[in-house]
Amino acid sequence: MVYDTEKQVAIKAAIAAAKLCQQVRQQEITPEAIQKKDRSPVTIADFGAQALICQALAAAFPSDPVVGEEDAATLRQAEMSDQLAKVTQYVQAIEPTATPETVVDWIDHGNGQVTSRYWTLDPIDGTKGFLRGDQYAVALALIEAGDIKVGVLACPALEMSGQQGVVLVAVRGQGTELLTMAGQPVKSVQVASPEDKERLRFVESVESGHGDQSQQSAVAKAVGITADSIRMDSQAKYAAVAMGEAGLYLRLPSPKSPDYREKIWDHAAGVLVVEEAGGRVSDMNGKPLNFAQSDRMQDNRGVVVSNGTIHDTVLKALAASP
Ligand SMILES: Nc1ncnc2c1ncn2[C@@H]1O[C@H](COP(=O)(O)O)[C@@H](O)[C@H]1OP(=O)(O)O
Ligand SMILES: [Mg+2]
Ligand SMILES: [Mg+2]
Ligand SMILES: [Mg+2]
Repeated sequence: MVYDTEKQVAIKAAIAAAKLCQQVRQQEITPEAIQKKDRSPVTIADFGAQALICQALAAAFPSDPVVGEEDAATLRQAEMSDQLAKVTQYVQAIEPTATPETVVDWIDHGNGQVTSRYWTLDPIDGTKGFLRGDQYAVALALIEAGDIKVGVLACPALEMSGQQGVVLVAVRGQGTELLTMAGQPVKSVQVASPEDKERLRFVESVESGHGDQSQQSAVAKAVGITADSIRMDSQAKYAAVAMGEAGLYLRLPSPKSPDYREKIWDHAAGVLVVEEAGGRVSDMNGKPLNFAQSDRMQDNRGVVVSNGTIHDTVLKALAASP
């Protein structure tokens, strides 16, 4: 099968990173939130997860750039040596060759640029959810010529379809598969059918500043979804749509940050997992999300994720909404 090596390497790396995140959540009473320049939080688990995945990708595909969310500039500072030692300890539990020096180099392997073939990585998507004890995801995708070819979304805290921890894997043209946290295949997954009214619920962020909750609920109502939204952190929302547990995920630009542009690593894995499960993803104007340009999707506004059948109705409702 095409992309089989990429798929296997990505699954193994994402699961290893997800396990590191689980270990940090179990062993640290409250994982310390380190503040980044943009004032968003990062933790030793984000750094450890990025180190593990970048190490695996560099070993298997040395010429592929990785466009990851994190970098090691802060961790390289002398006053951060305790945190770096902790990151190294968690990484060593999975990758015994790790030292503080290799760990920062592995993390910075994720400073690559968007090119004709690259990986994009969010080592923890939903760090705020991770810190709160809620949902988070490890999200990894391979993009070629702007097209997402492989996507792995590991959601260690998600309980769905009888699984404690959900790993979804998609390869373009090959469908979306559900795996256990141990990497065992369970089944292929499909989005909800339009007749399945009970499952046509909608999902949105927990963080009110990451969307426009009043417009989101107005649009959901306009397309006949009357139940309250399910609020969930991270790309676990894409997993809910791909598995048919929700029919719609709306992420409309927040009035508090109208100039925010979505980042590729916050969507790439989720998009493929939903599309290969039969769903559809676009921005709020119906344009496809652009993964060919840079780490930010400059020309896209908002994100609409659906089971496919309701997509055009949602876009019409959006075009008509003030
Ligand atoms: N104003 C914003 N609008 C939309 N998404 C945002 C905004 N600010 C941060 N984010 C991103 O939302 C993601 C989490 O989304 P969710 O609420 O669905 O869990 C994070 O990756 C976060 O990026 P960052 O990590 O750079 O802060
Ligand atoms: Mg993210
Ligand atoms: Mg992140
Ligand atoms: Mg972040």
